[in-house]
Amino acid sequence: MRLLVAAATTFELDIFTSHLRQHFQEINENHFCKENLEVYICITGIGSMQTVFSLMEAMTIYNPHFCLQAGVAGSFNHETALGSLVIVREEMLGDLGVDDHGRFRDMFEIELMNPNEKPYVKKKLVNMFQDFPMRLNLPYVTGITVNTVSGSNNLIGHRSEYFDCDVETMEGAAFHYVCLKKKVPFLQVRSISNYVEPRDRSKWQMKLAIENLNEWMIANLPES
Ligand SMILES: O=C(O)c1cccc(C(=O)CC[C@H]2O[C@@H](n3cnc4c(=O)[nH]cnc43)[C@H](O)[C@@H]2O)c1
Repeated sequence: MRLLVAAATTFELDIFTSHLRQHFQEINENHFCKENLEVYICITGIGSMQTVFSLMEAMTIYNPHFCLQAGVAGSFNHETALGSLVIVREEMLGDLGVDDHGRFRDMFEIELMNPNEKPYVKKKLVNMFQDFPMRLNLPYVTGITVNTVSGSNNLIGHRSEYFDCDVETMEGAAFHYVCLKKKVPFLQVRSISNYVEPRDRSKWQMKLAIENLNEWMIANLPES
């Protein structure tokens, strides 16, 4: 199996990459091999634009059977523990729209996009693949992807209500879009590093989130 692992930053995959270096044959710094399993690391950069470009390039070179996006995320729900992991099953673009006299309206609401035009289903980019090579032992959530992280109570309340979403990232929808368009099975796994709240980095649990994410990835690597 050819597995493509995408993350926004190298930092998010450090432990996993060290594991590959120790236990796999290193073909080059982004390509590891063990028996019938080939793992390719794709560091996309932060944000949708860079994610689409990097993924398209990596997919063209490696032609993966399966893509995993791994990273950290903010949670709207304060009952979700920091450092816990989720599978983002559905994605929406959280800031693609118009500001209509102070009211955000997305492209579907103003009828510039069709909510069911492939790969969208009822406005969402939904992961509907069934045969995953990894155990899906995590809760499923709905994500929004933004260019500007939500950082004021008004915007947080508005986005959470408008999209009825659980988590926020800066790349998830781009990943879903590319994989759906290319018809490559995929999974987006996120570890909650922070709550979506007015910015206060001292409350973040980035180290814990990354450790838990990498531990899960190592434990759930496909056999072949
Ligand atoms: O310094 C900040 O205010 C700040 C805000 C959000 C994210 C960062 C990062 O350094 C990580 C960027 C990375 O993490 C994902 N992420 C994590 N939490 C959130 C969030 O609350 N909203 C959106 N994205 C988040 C994101 O996918 C980026 O790849 C710093």
